[in-house]
Formats: sequence, structure tokens, C-alpha cells
Amino acid sequence: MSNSEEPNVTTAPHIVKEELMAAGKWVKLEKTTYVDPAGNTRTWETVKRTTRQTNTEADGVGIIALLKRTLHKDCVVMVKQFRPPLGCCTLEFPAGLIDDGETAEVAALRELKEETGYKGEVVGVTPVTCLDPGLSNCTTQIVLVNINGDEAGNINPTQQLDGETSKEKIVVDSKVYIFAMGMVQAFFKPRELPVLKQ
Ligand SMILES: Nc1nc(=O)[nH]c2c1ncn2[C@H]1C[C@H](O)[C@@H](COP(=O)(O)OP(=O)(O)O)O1
Repeated sequence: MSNSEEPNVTTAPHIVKEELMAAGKWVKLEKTTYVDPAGNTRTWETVKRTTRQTNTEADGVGIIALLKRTLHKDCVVMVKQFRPPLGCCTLEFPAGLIDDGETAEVAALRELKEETGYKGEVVGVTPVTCLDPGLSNCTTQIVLVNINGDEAGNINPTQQLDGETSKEKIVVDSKVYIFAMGMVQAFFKPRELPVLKQ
């Protein structure tokens, strides 16, 4: 009890119900009824993928692949592709959905081969991370991969991405942008935190 004798009602925020509003083959829209941190019952419009596998919390994988070659600087492999939701090309890390029965590691090596032609070796994997939590429950695991660029199969890799990409507008994926900012920071100001100026 507080001094004013009012009961101190604290409610942990939680989901009350999820109602289907519309569904397609790949995604669905739900009305999520929830109790917010102040104890108020509210609704939210939530997008979900229909493809999430039962044995994983992640919808897909993103792949940070380092191409390592003798007498070359290491390169980070990226993919330029036309993305229908944006109507233009994007610059992204290779990525894709996790198929039935796959681990994040297996999905990452398969998607890397499909999208870039490179055969890699997994060196690390993150926990499940969210992608756009104000819109969707979509999640990804980032898989770190090394590519031995001196290996015969990795010298002239062949992509299996559809069609031509345009040379016009390109939107950079936020994960790529933040990664690049981190690299610049680490290279040019390794002792300085970007927000907490010393
Ligand atoms: N939201 C989507 N709408 C579609 O019409 N089709 C979609 C959506 N998401 C995925 N896909 C299709 C397109 C591909 O044929 C397959 C596999 O995609 P994947 O390569 O695993 O993932 P991305 O490279 O990130 O598209 O799913």
C-alpha cells in the first residue's frame, strides 16, 4: 500500500489476443490486443510471416561474409538486388528465410551459395534479433562466415539471383549502414565512443 491507501496495481505488459485481419501466401496482418505498461488495454496492427518454422524463433538469417584471399585486403560480401516492396534495388548482406529442418548455420551457407556463389565456413552466430519491431515480429540470426577466396570453387563464383539489377536509385539496408559506421569508427576513432564524447 502507498501512503494514500490506494492499491498499487502494477501490470506487466502482455498480449491479450491476436486476430487475423488479412492473410497472403507469405505474410499476414493481425490485430494484436495487449495491455500496455500503464495497464491500459490497446490494439496494434502487426505483420507476421507465414513461413516461420516450428523449431526456430528466427524467420531468417543475415550473413556477414568475409572474403579472404592471399595478397588482397579482406572484403565484406554484399548483394545488390531489386526489392519489390521498395520498387528499387537495395544493398544488403546476403540473407534469406530458414527452411524446414534447417539450423541458422545451414540456412546461411545455403543462402550465401545461392545469392553470391561463394562457399563459406561458419565462424559465429548471434542470438535471435528483431528487424522492425514496431511493424512486425520478424526476426533474424546474423551468421558470421569466412570465405576462402583462394579455393578453386570460390575464384569465379556464380550468383543464382533473378534478373538484371538497375543502376538507378539504391537504398542501403540499415544493418549494412550501421555496420559501415562501426567499421569507420573502429578504423578512424577506435578510442572514441560515437555518442559519449571523451
Ligand atoms: N513478402 C514476400 N512476398 C512474396 O511475394 N514473396 C516472398 C516474400 N518473402 C519471401 N518471398 C519469397 C521470394 C523467394 O522466392 C522466397 C525465398 O526468399 P529468400 O531468398 O529466402 O529471402 P530473401 O532473399 O530475403 O527474399 O520467398
